[in-house]
Amino acid sequence: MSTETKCNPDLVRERAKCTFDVNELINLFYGSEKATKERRHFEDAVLAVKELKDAIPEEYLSHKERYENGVRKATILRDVYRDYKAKHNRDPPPNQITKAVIKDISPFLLHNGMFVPTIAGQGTPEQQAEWLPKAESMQIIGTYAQTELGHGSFIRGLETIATYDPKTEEFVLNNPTLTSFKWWPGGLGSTVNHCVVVAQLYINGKSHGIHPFIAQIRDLDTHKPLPGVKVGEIGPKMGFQTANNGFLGFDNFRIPRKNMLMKNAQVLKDGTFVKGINEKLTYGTMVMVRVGIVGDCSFYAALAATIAVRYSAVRHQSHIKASEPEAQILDYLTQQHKLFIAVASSHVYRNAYLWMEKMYTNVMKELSQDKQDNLPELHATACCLKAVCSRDAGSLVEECRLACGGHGYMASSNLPLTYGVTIAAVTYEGERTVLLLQTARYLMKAWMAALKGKVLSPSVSYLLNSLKESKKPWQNTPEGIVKGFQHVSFGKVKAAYETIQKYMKQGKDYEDAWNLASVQLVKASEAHSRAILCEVSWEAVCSSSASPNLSRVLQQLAQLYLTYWTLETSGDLLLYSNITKDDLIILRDKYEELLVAIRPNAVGLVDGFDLRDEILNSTLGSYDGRVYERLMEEALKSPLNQETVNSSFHKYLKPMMEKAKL
Ligand SMILES: CC/C=C\C/C=C\C/C=C\C/C=C\C=C\C(=O)SCCNC(=O)CCNC(=O)[C@H](O)C(C)(C)COP(=O)(O)OP(=O)(O)OC[C@H]1O[C@@H](n2cnc3c(N)ncnc32)[C@H](O)[C@@H]1OP(=O)(O)O
Ligand SMILES: Cc1cc2nc3c(=O)[nH]c(=O)nc-3n(C[C@H](O)[C@H](O)[C@H](O)COP(=O)(O)OP(=O)(O)OC[C@H]3O[C@@H](n4cnc5c(N)ncnc54)[C@H](O)[C@@H]3O)c2cc1C
Repeated sequence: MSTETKCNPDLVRERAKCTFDVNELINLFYGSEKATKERRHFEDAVLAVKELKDAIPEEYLSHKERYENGVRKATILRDVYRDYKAKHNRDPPPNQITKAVIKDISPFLLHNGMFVPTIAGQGTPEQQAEWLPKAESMQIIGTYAQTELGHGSFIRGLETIATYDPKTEEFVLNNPTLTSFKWWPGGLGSTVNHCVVVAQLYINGKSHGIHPFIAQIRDLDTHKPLPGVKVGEIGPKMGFQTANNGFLGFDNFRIPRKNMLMKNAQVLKDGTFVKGINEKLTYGTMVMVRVGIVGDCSFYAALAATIAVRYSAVRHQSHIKASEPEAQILDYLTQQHKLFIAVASSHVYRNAYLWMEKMYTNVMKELSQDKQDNLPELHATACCLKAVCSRDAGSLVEECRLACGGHGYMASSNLPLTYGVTIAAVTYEGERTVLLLQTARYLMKAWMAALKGKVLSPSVSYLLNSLKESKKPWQNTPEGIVKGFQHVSFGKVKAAYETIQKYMKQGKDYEDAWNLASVQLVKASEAHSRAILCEVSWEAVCSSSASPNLSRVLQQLAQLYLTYWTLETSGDLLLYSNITKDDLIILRDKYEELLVAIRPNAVGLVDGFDLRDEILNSTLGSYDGRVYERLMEEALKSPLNQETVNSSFHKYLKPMMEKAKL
């Protein structure tokens, strides 16, 4: 029997309506037909491992059991990766199959995502040779321990101390206060035996700023914390339950001199400090991960959209016309308004990620040739895109959850967990406001340079154009809208700058003036991000190699994104661009037309994300649309349904009822 025959008939009909080739979309989204094949092949290999299947849903496990199950599966998954590499002589292709296995967050995320990259990015060739083979083969397991109880954003304020002792050629690590304890690092709780510790370096009583050190914190055989190490887990959170976030404090804990990662700055044997060419290079891993998070946002938006769109095609409720049968909820324009922006945004983030990845690769290449000119632009762009995409993606996932009504509140829909995990990215790897203010610093500098008629970096060069084009009439085209967002950014950057100047003229110093203007500065950064997202995604769609049928639909999605945000931020556009009320009315109508045009392809579009049922892990979103059957099947797995009468009846309910009779 084919998959189609087992499918819910609504989904079969939806798929028949699709006007483009879904496989073409899949191949375009993931890069090529070959990439799709390789990814699917690897996913098959992972899913074929029986031990990776859970006996019961994770929600029924205790906090401890959930973690232990997570570690168990992470180690098996690691073997599959190793075997693939041994067989194919290369790493597995990019994939999201970890989601199908771990469901929440792997206790190895920080090992792979930050520990290994920090050694690779911050270590000298000798240090890389010492630790990378052990870390990559999992002989040692590590994390990235930067944040403390007292400080996360302001990393110059970290209190963990590494004092150099030239007599023994060691660093002595100490956490002198409660607030200096490391707090949050993933895997630290009970998983890792090593970590990169970010600490304040002191030599002969003099501070030399923060630097990364490698510390072994647990015995490799017994896994017991080494003497001088206090380590544990921080407890349940909104999500990340299996990430095993932990705390850590050192008491006169000694590590050899060679354990300071010294690619940038060095401490010589006699205690001489050799400054790096740019102390901000120490923050390099965070930049890399911020770029990756933009890609993650695409995935989470796709996952939530797939679940909600398929569910909305299967779910019937009320009537659009009294004379017709109950409508698929996907036919309500309000539902399309809630969901299609998630589909469109996933494509926008994907294109923005690919664009950022190129910028990152170029800057890394330049840095390897000691050229740093483009580092500030990379940092500023990664900060604002990470900040805006993560917040938007969190809101989109929540909107998809709400769009599934009561069933979206079920853990088995996988939307609550997905929200908990997506929204965490607003905070980790740089809190949203803090990162937007970093971009604002860059924008203020760019604005001052623009005023002096200097050449600007590509990502802000529109500020110069906007300066020249402020009188041009609005154009209701995608290109016109992109320009409109650039005008808004231009207007907000200018206004924030002038606000700072105003406060300074009133006698405030720059720092106070900055703080007083900071709401505007954040908004300027958001507008800058939106301008980038609109421009990059529209250009990607226009230059894509898609067939005419697919290209038409991708253009509709990109236009939907542009129009949605035009209408959402119409006040800004009225203030800072030449858009008129009449233009907005035309765009409102255009937006409704786009929803209607996209509607027949909605299921095809989410099928085009090619997320397997195991990755979706949702009663509402499976390919076959057996929503109600799955909801019931999952409910029956509840431990409360494994007995006809629960003991609480005899212990509490019956006595209560009997007392009530007296
Ligand atoms: C490939 C990966 C793919 C997917 C993801 C995979 C894995 C995910 C892994 C993990 C996710 C789960 C867990 C998360 C882990 C973490 O959260 S780790 C901890 C992260 N912590 C932060 O992000 C802290 C945020 N704070 C900062 O980054 C900085 O301190 C700051 C707020 C940016 C700056 O603070 P401060 O006020 O102290 O600034 P200064 O030190 O004075 O510096 C300002 C000047 O420096 C420039 N600058 C700052 N940062 C950078 C940088 N990274 N690169 C280049 N330049 C930088 C800044 O522009 C200023 O320049 P100026 O204007 O010219 O003076
Ligand atoms: C799920 C998760 C996983 C994490 N994993 C790790 C990890 O593996 N390793 C690690 O080292 N860390 C990790 N972290 C920590 C994370 O990086 C920090 O929480 C994050 O950088 C924010 O710092 P904070 O908690 O100190 O927030 P705070 O800076 O205290 O933010 C609180 C509020 O203060 C505001 N604020 C702070 N500074 C300013 C400012 N200068 N201007 C204006 N407003 C400001 C913020 O905008 C925010 O509203 C993780 C966090 C989470 C949630």
